[in-house]
Amino acid sequence: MFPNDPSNSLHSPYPIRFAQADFQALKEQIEGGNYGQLFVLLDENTARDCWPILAPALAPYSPQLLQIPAGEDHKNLQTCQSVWTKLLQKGAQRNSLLINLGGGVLGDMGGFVAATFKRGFDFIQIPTSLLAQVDASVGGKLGIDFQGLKNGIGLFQFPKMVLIYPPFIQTLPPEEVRSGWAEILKHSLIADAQSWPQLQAMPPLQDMDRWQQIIAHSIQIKDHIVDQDPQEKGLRKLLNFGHSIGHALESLSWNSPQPLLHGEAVALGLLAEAYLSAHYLQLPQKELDQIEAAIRPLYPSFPLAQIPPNSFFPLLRQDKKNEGKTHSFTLISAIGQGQFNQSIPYTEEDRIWEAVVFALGG
Ligand SMILES: NC(=O)c1ccc[n+]([C@@H]2O[C@H](COP(=O)([O-])OP(=O)(O)OC[C@H]3O[C@@H](n4cnc5c(N)ncnc54)[C@H](O)[C@@H]3O)[C@@H](O)[C@H]2O)c1
Ligand SMILES: O=C(O)C(=O)C[C@@H](O)[C@H](O)[C@H](O)COP(=O)(O)O
Ligand SMILES: [Zn+2]
Repeated sequence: MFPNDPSNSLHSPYPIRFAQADFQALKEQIEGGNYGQLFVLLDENTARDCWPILAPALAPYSPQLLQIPAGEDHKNLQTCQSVWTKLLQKGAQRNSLLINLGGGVLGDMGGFVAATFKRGFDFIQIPTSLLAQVDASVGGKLGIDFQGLKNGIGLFQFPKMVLIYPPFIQTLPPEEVRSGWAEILKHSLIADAQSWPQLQAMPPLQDMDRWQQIIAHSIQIKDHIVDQDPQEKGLRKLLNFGHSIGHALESLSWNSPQPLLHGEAVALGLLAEAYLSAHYLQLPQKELDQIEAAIRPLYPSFPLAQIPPNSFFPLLRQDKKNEGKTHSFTLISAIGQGQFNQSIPYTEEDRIWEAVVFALGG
């Protein structure tokens, strides 16, 4: 059974808590921090759907709102510059606090902005998308996209707190729920075979108890891995399953009329890298079939014709896990058993291409 609150069983050096409707835990954190100015970063969607829920709790602290445009195409230096400029104009100092109220784009970028402004001031993640609740807000990876490379510039820095209010996900568009689900599947595939049979269908959004259990469990898997390797020297690379190929597909899709959401690209990456797992690590065919059955009906594909190999491979070679002239993948030898540092030399790129064709159903 999934526990309802991850707090007791987590290892992170900062609190990861579920919020009650009064956001009392947040108020206590703010009051304990002796902060100067309080800033809240939001986008047009979280300003509309989430801020009205949080605002009453923060009213006594007179927060200043900083709004940025929503979406991955704004996860860049230009948006950071606009936030740094506003922080300067509004007199932000080292003892300021930034609350990131949004999905993974906003949290990765807001954390990066806070961690670098005047060499860094405190930030709190309040993740509002499913993807950010189960994955992006946890573990301290911060950054922005750069020159077409996903998260090309960034750093590791933990927030002061992660506060999760699961009902926020009720206003998410269905494709964003599905996007977050891909990272939940990933957590099970790399480290937790037990939960896999329970993840064959997404619960309805009305069933918040069930969602809270799933979110808590998924966070526990990630937290346990990050705790052992916060800077991704080894074990943390497990969390990148599906991302070598997923990130390359995601970046290439930005030039198309239908860009892939991060989780959609990861879902295709999971398929492709499961295919490679069958070839290189003997992932049983039966398990590959199960992975396909869980992913294909749920996620859109992407036209293979828009993934020219001469654009795809240069991007794949930029993957942060690579060393020397080999691709370094995270693969799985069985459902629940991730294996990192799986080298595939450039000379075997034909096999990788086969995996891409398999994932895109070509
Ligand atoms: N740091 C990490 O460890 C990590 C992990 C996974 C993903 N990521 C990054 O996270 C990003 C994807 O995050 P995402 O899927 O949350 O995307 P996102 O931040 O773009 O949010 C998805 C969309 O939903 C909207 N939204 C968010 N919460 C809402 C709510 N409660 N109600 C209505 N609308 C809401 C947002 O405005 C946005 O339009 C990618 O850039 C990815 O690289 C980071
Ligand atoms: O936390 C991690 O570590 C992850 O790899 C989680 C991923 O889901 C996430 O997309 C992360 O941002 C990818 O990081 P990157 O280093 O490959 O850019
Ligand atoms: Zn991801």
